Amino acid sequence: MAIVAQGICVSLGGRCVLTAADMALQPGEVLGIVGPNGAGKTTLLRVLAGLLRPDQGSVRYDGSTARELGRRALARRVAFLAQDGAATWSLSVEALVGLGRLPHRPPFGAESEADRAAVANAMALCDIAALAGRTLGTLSGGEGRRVLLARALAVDAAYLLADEPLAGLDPGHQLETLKRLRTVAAGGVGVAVVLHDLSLAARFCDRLLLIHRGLRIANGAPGDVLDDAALADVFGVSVLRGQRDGVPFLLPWQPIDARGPTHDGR
Ligand SMILES: Nc1ncnc2c1ncn2[C@@H]1O[C@H](COP(=O)(O)OP(=O)(O)OP(=O)(O)O)[C@@H](O)[C@H]1O
Repeated sequence: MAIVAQGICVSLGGRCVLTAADMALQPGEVLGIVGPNGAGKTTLLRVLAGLLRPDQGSVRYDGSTARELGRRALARRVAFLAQDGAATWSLSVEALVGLGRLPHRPPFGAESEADRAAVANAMALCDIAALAGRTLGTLSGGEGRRVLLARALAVDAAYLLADEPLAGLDPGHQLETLKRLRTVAAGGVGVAVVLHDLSLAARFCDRLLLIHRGLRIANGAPGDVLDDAALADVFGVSVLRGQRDGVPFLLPWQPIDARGPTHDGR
């Protein structure tokens, strides 16, 4: 059981943006996908979600290809939280979260008890019950992100692919969201999440996949992947490291450019 991608190559606009990428997402784990802007993280996630067909390579979902599964079965198995969810929809929050149940319902079929329970659970988990009657367009950016996460969770999929779910969230809601993803993984879901905050990625992910210029640079335990050399080479930063209650953390500190760290120490 896993999503397994092998030899994925993708060209966009005549440029190769992913080269021979291999990866696997196991049930019950939180896999962090990290890398600089433009590295190919979103492209990889879209391939895994079956939204973008790679030029080369294969993706298997618990052994089956997307074609063998069919679109509806794939949509039930893999939930996708996009980076840029539409914010102008005039549906109520509750109805919008209910869209996550569409792959479970026959065309024009009524909502089942299981649908209602999944929507209620997802709304409770994302702490948005109080927003149920509002529309997405009237919510703050951070509230909207929580609603779209709830829609993805309402799918009750075996795998959740989340592209920058922390974007626009304040620190409290960032931590809450990562704790939610850990709760979801503890229930057996395989969670792949694109993150820019390396400190949070190291703290909350079981494993990290580091991508740079469309290439997989490293894959393993956060402490092994985020070593000083990789952070300097890939992100061009030096970091401060510390520990709290035995848990290591890191803080990006200085950009490193050809001239070395800035001279005034800031
Ligand atoms: N439709 C497209 N046409 C041409 N190039 C594209 C297209 N979509 C993405 N790209 C390019 O592919 C590369 C990878 O993009 P991708 O969105 O996967 O990066 P990312 O790692 O998610 O970046 P970010 O952290 O900035 O969101 C980038 O150089 C981007 O400009």
